[in-house]
Amino acid sequence: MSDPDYDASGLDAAELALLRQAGAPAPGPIPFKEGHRSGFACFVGRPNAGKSTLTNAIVGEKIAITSSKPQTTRRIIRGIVSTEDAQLVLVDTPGLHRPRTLLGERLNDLVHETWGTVDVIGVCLPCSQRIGPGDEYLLKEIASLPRRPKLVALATKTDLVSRERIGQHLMKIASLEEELGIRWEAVIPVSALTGDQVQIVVDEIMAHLPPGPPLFPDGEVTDEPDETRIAEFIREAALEGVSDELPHSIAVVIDEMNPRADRPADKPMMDIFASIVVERESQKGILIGHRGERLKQVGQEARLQAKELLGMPVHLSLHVKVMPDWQRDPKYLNRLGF
Ligand SMILES: Nc1nc2c(ncn2[C@@H]2O[C@H](COP(=O)(O)OP(=O)(O)OP(=O)(O)O)[C@@H](O)[C@H]2O)c(=O)[nH]1
Repeated sequence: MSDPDYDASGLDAAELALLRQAGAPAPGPIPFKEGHRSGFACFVGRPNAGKSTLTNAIVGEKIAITSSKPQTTRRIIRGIVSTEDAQLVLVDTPGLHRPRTLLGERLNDLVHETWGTVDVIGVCLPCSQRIGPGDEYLLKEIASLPRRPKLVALATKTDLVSRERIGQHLMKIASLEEELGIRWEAVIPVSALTGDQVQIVVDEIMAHLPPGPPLFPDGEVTDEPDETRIAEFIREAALEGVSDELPHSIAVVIDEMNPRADRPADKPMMDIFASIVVERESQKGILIGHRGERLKQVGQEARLQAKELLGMPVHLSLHVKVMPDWQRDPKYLNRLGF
């Protein structure tokens, strides 16, 4: 079936599907320079490899959750980098892991779906850890994709190790080409924390995007709705300093978000009502804390970030709900947007 909005765009069906899903406007009307490139990229790597931090360093705004605990990146979050010559749309995927719940299975499907529709995959291999079976598993999965994107190897967290160690790591990465039958377009050492080589990563990825017009209007940093980002601020604040088994059990839903009525036009205020969803009563107790102190702290942190994002004062009301087994129940997963 033809879609007149997207005719003449030169994009293939998978790219168009991703664009539609992202709610992008028709690519045609945006003016662009001859030789302009555009497309999608994502970062993959073992848990804690530094994917979210690199995404943030590139996009320059806090859009993905970063945390010292593995596997907190669950949603696909996009950041957009536009220059005169190219537009890069970054898609953030959750980590690939052995599925133990329905949520795990859906996330893995999502990962494969995303990998198959991007133009470039940045494979994050932290210098501070040896390349192991987990990394090789991931690369074999990529190598087996029917439509294989271009691959750029990123030796992340260079600030943590010596130059000598970086050298060894780069040699090992290069040797994976032959070992696994893959091809690197480039191998780049980078530190998202200090910003060292981040621009090189952007330039290199952009160089491998296909020719095409900008996919999003200029100046747009992320198309993630404010509600989703605020839910992520809350989730991140709630995850601060909690025990290791909790991250997978927390989800955040924005129940209501409305500008407060009766405020003067020059002094707006946003009322936000949100639920933090956990699986067990015991987890609810941990989150709320002694006399509600912990939840209050979570609320304060998230409120400040929401205020900065929205540019107006925010009243944030948080509730903790217990939904047993929400990760296994399709009804809950649908409600939570997975
Ligand atoms: N020193 C240093 N630490 C980094 C760097 N990049 C990321 N980190 C830290 O490594 C940890 C994991 O980073 P994330 O960006 O959350 O990693 P991720 O790959 O997105 O992790 P998952 O969501 O678990 O898949 C965090 O504590 C970061 O602060 C870096 O360049 N240098």
